[in-house]
Amino acid sequence: MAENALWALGPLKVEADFWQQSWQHPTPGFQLDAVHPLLPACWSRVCQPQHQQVLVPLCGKSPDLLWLTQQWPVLGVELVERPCREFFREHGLVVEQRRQSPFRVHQGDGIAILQGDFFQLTANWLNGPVVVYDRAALIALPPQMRQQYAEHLRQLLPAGSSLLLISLEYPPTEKQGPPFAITELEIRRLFSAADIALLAIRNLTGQGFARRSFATSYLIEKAWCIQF
Ligand SMILES: C[S@@+](CC[C@H](N)C(=O)[O-])C[C@H]1O[C@@H](n2cnc3c(N)ncnc32)[C@H](O)[C@@H]1O
Repeated sequence: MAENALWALGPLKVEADFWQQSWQHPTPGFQLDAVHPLLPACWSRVCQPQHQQVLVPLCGKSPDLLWLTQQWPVLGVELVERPCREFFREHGLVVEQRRQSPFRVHQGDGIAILQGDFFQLTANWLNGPVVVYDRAALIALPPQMRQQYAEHLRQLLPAGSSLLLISLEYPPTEKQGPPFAITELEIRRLFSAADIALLAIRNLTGQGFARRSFATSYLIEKAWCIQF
């Protein structure tokens, strides 16, 4: 079944199947070859002295994880087993695994990836205020789940936490998600209780998104600092 047709069946029911299917390929279309340029460019404006840990929801096996481990202890959350295992193998990192319900924990030097559902993550996994890094997490979710994701972050995060969010904009009439186009208005509605600042804009028009090429009339990434 085509990606878009599968997604149209209903997000909650098919989400796990959809992502398992995406990871049938060792390098799905959203996978970056190198660290996202907006991460090192914006990091110092989001990370503050009170932050002791980086939380990466829907982390996949992104190369950003490795860059982040050089800054702070990283806690990633990923639904599918394959990227959890491959992240450590591909970077030659020693890994230990254990079960800590409701997750399988893949633990290596400076990083733990919790294999399971991000929506089951509870605050006891966090060491005080954290920086959350979101590249291709919010934009991977359909509208109803974006609301659920923002609400989960709001309930989970200790005060003083910050989110570095990389959003994507394109004309929604020209392409179906995922990745979904998200406007500034939606970001401000989702995180209405937080302080929100636009940090950077990256024009990807004509260049595509990671390994995928989109024939949209514009394609723009934006980096946001969202303080809880
Ligand atoms: C578009 S990918 C982005 C991965 C990564 N952030 C990156 O930049 O490469 C979204 C990832 O979220 C994972 N995912 C989807 N739903 C999830 C959930 N409820 N809990 C944890 N991970 C989830 C998928 O398996 C997939 O690896």
